[in-house]
Amino acid sequence: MLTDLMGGALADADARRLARPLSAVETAAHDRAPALDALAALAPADRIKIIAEIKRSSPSRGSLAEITDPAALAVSYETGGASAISVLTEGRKFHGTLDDLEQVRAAVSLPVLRKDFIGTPYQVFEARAAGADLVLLIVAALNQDTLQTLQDLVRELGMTALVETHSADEVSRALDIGASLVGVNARNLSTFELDQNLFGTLADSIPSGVVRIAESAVKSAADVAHYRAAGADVVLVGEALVTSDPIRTLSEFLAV
Ligand SMILES: O=C(O)c1ccccc1NCC(=O)[C@H](O)[C@H](O)COP(=O)(O)O
Repeated sequence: MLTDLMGGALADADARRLARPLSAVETAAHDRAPALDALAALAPADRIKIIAEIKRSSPSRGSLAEITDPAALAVSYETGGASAISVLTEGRKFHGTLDDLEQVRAAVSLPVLRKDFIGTPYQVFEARAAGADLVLLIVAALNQDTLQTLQDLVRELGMTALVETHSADEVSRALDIGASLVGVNARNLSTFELDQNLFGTLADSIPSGVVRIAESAVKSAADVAHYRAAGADVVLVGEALVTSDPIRTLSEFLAV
């Protein structure tokens, strides 16, 4: 359930804060080289773009791939033509860490997304301190005031928020906070059900000028073509890449 995932992520962030207080993380965030321009990297183009995800495990699918060297996988993604890298940093169910993100940041020159259950400024500062250029904000998990506060902080730190939605109301809430990247996740994060047609039903409500990202349930080039035909500028892909030869799979997906 999304509430459990968010609760666990917030508890883990609180535990980290005991060892590394907010002031130290803020300083580290401000000391980082400026964030890369993710908006430019993901801007609409005459071809589909891909955010390639580092994903070891998931609540819906269990263990997917060992991934002992996330940096090497990220380099494969960059070689294969990905436009950005998503790193799942949640530990309990996805078995990711912020250290994974730091390793990826050091290995590639693409924008890097911190994909996690983010609900506090501390986690946003942590993301920047680890070198993230993008931060995931899940509309379903946040009230509107918190969503706006986190979006403002992400911007102040020079990063870009990928604002994730799963309904027309959530798209509207994402646009209300000025999101420039709106994701539609085919996966219901509470039931884990997948609806590949959801993106198509919501895409028209995302205005041009806002990057449209279709997330989850991409297993084949035909799935990429399906999302592209429905108006996706970008697809975010996890499982299909970590369970295959990523360079070959990216090449097939990018040929759409
Ligand atoms: O993947 C899950 O099971 C999951 C469950 C609950 C919350 C989030 C979850 N995944 C995060 C993602 O949104 C996906 O990792 C991402 O969109 C890639 O999906 P896929 O290509 O289907 O692995």
